[in-house]
Amino acid sequence: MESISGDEYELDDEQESPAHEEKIFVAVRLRPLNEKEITKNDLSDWECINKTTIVYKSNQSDRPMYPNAFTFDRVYGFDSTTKQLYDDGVKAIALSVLNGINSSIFAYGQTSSGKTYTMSGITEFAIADIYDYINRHNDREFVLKFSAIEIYNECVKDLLSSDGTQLRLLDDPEKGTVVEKLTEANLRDCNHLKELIYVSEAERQIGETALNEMSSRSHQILRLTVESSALDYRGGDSGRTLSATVSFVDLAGSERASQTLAAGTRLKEGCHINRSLLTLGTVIRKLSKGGNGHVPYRNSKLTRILQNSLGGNARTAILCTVCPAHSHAEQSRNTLLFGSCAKDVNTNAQVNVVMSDKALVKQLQQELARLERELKVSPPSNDSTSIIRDLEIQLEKMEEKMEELTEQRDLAESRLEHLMQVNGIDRNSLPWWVLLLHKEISSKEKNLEIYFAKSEEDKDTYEAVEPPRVGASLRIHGQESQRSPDENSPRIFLKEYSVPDPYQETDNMYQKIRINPEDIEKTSFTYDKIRINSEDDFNEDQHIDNTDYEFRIHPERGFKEDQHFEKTPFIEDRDFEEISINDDDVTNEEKAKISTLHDDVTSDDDVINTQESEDMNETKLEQSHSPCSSDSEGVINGFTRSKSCNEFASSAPPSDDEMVIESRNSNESEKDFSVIKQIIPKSKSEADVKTINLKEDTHNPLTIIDEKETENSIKSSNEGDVSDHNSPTDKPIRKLEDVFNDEREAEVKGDESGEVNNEVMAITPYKDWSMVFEKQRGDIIKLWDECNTPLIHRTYFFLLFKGEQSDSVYMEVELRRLAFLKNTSSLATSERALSRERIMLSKKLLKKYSSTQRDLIFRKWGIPLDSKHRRVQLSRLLWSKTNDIDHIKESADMVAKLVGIVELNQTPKELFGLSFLPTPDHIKTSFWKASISFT
Ligand SMILES: Nc1ncnc2c1ncn2[C@@H]1O[C@H](COP(=O)(O)OP(=O)(O)OP(=O)(O)O)[C@@H](O)[C@H]1O
Repeated sequence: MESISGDEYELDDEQESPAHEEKIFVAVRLRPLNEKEITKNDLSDWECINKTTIVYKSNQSDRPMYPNAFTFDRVYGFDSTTKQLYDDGVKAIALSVLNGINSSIFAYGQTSSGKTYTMSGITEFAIADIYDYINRHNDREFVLKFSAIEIYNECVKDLLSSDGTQLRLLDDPEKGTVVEKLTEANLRDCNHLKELIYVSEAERQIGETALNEMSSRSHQILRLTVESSALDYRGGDSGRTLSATVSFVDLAGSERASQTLAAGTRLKEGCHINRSLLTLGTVIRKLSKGGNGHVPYRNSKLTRILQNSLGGNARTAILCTVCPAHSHAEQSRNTLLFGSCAKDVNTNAQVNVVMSDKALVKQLQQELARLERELKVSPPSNDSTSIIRDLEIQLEKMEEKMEELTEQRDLAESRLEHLMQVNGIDRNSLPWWVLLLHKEISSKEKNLEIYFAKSEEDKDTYEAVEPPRVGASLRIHGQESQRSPDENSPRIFLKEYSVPDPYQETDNMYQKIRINPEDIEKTSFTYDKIRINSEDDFNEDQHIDNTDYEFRIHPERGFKEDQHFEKTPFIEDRDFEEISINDDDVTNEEKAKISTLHDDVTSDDDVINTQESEDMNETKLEQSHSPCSSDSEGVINGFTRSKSCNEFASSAPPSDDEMVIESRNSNESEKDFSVIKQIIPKSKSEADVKTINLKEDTHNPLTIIDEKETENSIKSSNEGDVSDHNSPTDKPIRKLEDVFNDEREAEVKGDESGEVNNEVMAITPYKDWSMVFEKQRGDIIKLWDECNTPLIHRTYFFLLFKGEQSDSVYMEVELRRLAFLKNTSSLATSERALSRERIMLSKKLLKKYSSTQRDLIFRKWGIPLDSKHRRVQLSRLLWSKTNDIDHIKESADMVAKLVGIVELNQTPKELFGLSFLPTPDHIKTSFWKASISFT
């Protein structure tokens, strides 16, 4: 910017640099005493002691707080000339306009302090210099436009127009505030401008009376816009146009309204004058403090129009004119205080470059030519096209795979949910990390995320449940940090955790610790322990007993157990996929696969999936002291639980009994068991006979034990508890028992005769079965709602059991199961489980269908299409509490569609991991087995 302060004002590259921050240039000028003042001996109190400081000479006993010395960029005494003032600093600023930089020169001071005197001189010099520059630079094109406005009583008037109409201010997104319909005169030459200035000055004086010695109360703004073509570094036309405006602002007298001693119209004038000036003062004061917060530019016309010149894209000079007379001392001081403030204001001037259309076209043509040249040098190869296509195909496949995996995960989560629900496990009392492990393993993510939410569920179902209460307390490297302890929140402690710099992240949904696997690898992370105490074990006073649960983190797989961690609860997808199947239905290859799979994850005796392994397990059971020991929990009606799952049931501390499936461990309780036998259809001659124990007063109503144990139980029940079984309350149980005992007899006979029993022979002698069926179905539906039975179960049940006589046993057991659940399960837990499942189903819907299909379904279900939470709304509609069979039918179809189970032949295969195509009977049995295993 400095380069333009001489006689030459050449454009250089440096000046085109981005916004240039600088302070407002402030100069003070003392006018000489006029005759009147001299006559009145109203002498000067001010003296310029050097080029930058002006001091007040008189005694200030009346105003001890006022400063008596003021420093500015420059100060000028009585004998100074306007030319001096112009040359010293104002010229450089004013002529910035030639370099495409906006500039503004203000005159501020009280009436008759010399504002107009100074500004007219400055304007003349500046215009003369501008023309001089233009005349010396014939190689550049210049266009000059001149405008003049007056702001009087907050009205804007065009001084170049004779009609005197008031002009409106408009907001232009690029230029800021502009004056509408303002006359812009094209200047012919310097003299033309002088003429215009004269005219505008004459206009301004119209209406002023000869008596009005106090000069004008209006603000005058003269503007000269210079558009110039910018040269390139070779001196040629660069195609750019520079456009900038220099404003010469002669403000109205700065005295206050009260001092005008006027009334009526004059007072109004005074108010307006001050409104503009007061706003100017406020704006300057705010800007001088850094401009933080609201700057009230829009409070007056003056500040709106001058917004750019005040702390904006302009270089600015303020010339403070001062009356030296003693009688004006206070006003003079106010002027100097205003100037002091203005000194601290920063502006951000920048070169305003406008690209002409012609230049733009030229530039684009050049760019096009360059690209064409490049293309000629290296044409795109066919290879790259085919690579892109391959990549796209790969991407598509990966997306499909991802979707598949996501669905698998959702399904597994849903089963876990189901498992917990039917076992009456409250999510809150369930160790939260079971869910975490499950998620971790099923998602196969390398990054470990430990959520400190109340439960994992909260995160995913945020639309349906309250945000989680974050109240976790965690300990890393032995340092504990407590965060808002909350009774209901899980307390989580990470101990002996040697991963370096695990970092915490917090957001309003949940807290988590993320562990970068790279960090784990770097430190040869080997099975560091993380011990977790469940909420119940937490005691604020004592320190934590952290011996309850442990699990480990494996650098590759995340969580993994090994022999040191036998107590580690460990749940994964496969735990729920496993299902006992007939040998005939499994190929050897498949068996080998399954066995490898299990070897990979658990120890040999953990999971018994095939018949051989089941046999092995039974051998073990025979050896155990109690047939009901925890080891025996792994086999449930041919369905197996992995060891981890069993341990999850058996290893919980006594205080956590509600979060595990209670094991039968007392002989006394066995006596209460009613025994139902179920025959699993087999194609081999050797039928696999299993028994189901019904126990009313445990959390686990249906527990499966081995055949040997069953016989004992049957014996025990027959011998010792006959009266119990005959009691009226036990009637349904008796009936079922009878049925099954009959079946057993029938089966034994069948075995003896070498026949294969492929059916569940549970035929109840109902006289009018269809009526009974309808009633039972109604009761079941009611109970489903009351127990918040998962939709998948309902759907399967509804679609599978349609009223055949052989369904009666299933109907009865379902009724009993639900009655039990109704009495024992926590409604809140079920509700959460349901809500989760609903969300899951709805997610599936959203994923599976095209948007048009979705819209059709939504419409059919009466869900507003534009609804933000339509997924949740949809899920609420499914299986809403109703006994209306038509509605249920529709819902069943809907749910079936949602989870992709329209084809029943395929569904159980998917759902239960069957590797064969089942017959309808298989489906029913499989479904039933799965239901019971969940129970
Ligand atoms: N530096 C100066 N040297 C000589 N005379 C001056 C000087 N400054 C101002 N004057 C004279 O003082 C009188 C008042 O000046 P001027 O009209 O410029 O004041 P003003 O601040 O513009 O007043 P108003 O606010 O009424 O417009 C004029 O007659 C002017 O010629």
